[in-house]
Amino acid sequence: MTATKGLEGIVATTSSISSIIDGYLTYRGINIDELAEQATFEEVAYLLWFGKLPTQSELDQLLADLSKEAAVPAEMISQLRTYPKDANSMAALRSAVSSLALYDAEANDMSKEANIRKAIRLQAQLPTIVAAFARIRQGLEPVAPKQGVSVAHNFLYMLTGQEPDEVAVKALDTALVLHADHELNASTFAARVTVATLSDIYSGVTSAIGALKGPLHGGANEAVMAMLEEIGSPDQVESYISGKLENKEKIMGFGHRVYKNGDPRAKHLMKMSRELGELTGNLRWYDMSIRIEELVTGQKGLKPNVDFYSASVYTSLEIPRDLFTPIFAISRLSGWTAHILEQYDNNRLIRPRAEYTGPEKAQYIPVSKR
Ligand SMILES: CC(=O)SCCNC(=O)CCNC(=O)[C@H](O)C(C)(C)COP(=O)(O)OP(=O)(O)OC[C@H]1O[C@@H](n2cnc3c(N)ncnc32)[C@H](O)[C@@H]1OP(=O)(O)O
Ligand SMILES: O=C([O-])CC(=O)C(=O)O
Repeated sequence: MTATKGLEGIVATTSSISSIIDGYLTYRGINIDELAEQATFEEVAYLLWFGKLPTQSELDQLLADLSKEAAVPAEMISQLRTYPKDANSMAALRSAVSSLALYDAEANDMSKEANIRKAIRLQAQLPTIVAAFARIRQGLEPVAPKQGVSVAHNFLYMLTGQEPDEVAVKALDTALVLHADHELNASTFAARVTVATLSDIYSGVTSAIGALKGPLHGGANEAVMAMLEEIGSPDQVESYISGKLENKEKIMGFGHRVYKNGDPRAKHLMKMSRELGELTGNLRWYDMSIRIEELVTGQKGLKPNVDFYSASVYTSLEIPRDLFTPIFAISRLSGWTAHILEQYDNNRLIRPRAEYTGPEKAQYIPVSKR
């Protein structure tokens, strides 16, 4: 038995949800470029869950269900008030989602119908939790979800307490479309491993949030913004990046296990970063990002991934840095739950082997003789 480090190149499951073939990403066979330009996040969530685009009435029903389910139990808000104000927002989200199961009467109902209802409920409630925690830690009261608006609209509304402008809603909606699913990435795999024991959907999503939090995965978007802030201005980019590369340090937001010729999502986020920068009259983050890309691609051949330009997009939308990864989770919840449903439909315990590298034939020595 020989291990493959990081399971690179290992095909661990079949899936009909999303594909990455020759650098092209599709959700249920539809190219991400088409979806980014034309679809709403709710259409994409429906597509991931049900395998087809919704009709107008199916979409209306989903929007109504998401509105109906968006409020979280009062116990959840009380619990969020007890979290330390400086808690990491992904740690807070991970704890909150785990706790949500305690207040869901269907939490342990493993029927397909109940699991679909829970996927929709979680999709509706995640933005409410992220926004409520963001406000509570600032000493503000949570804002109740608004009925009849999109996930992107509702999130910005609950975060600020004000009606968001249309440009911001559209930009966030497109970002949610771009992050919704990505084949067998680490957090989705974690979710599938968890539910393959026939554990419940909340356990799967809690595992996934934990995996997404790390800076080699979803946490990279916050690390990118931290880097941009540390660099400070476009004229400092060259010395900073050259220094990092000489020291063999990683540049966050670059590289990818599967894409070697570039992440097809990055160009959409780059365009959004420029447009939002122009609109807000602040192109500093975009200009710095472009210069970083020139240097990292020029010197290392590495291309930006989905996390790189999302950092400047979210900053232009005035979203605090430590909500970037929770926003990724809000979007990816649709993909995680689609994969969880697919896993349940054709389940087998996921249990690979390890190549043993420890000592052979060691003997037990009683504690008195050690
Ligand atoms: C939504 C997402 O999860 S997208 C990914 C988000 N993560 C990041 O942006 C973090 C920075 N990027 C990375 O750490 C990696 O590129 C990963 C984790 C995304 C992919 O990792 P792997 O496929 O395991 O590649 P690995 O880390 O082995 O890198 C291969 C080589 O490229 C180098 N490399 C990879 N990414 C980078 C980077 N961002 N900056 C500098 N060098 C890099 C490595 O140092 C390594 O060099 P070596 O062969 O000389 O040792
Ligand atoms: O697929 C991966 O390894 C990481 C990624 O880009 C994602 O999850 O969107």
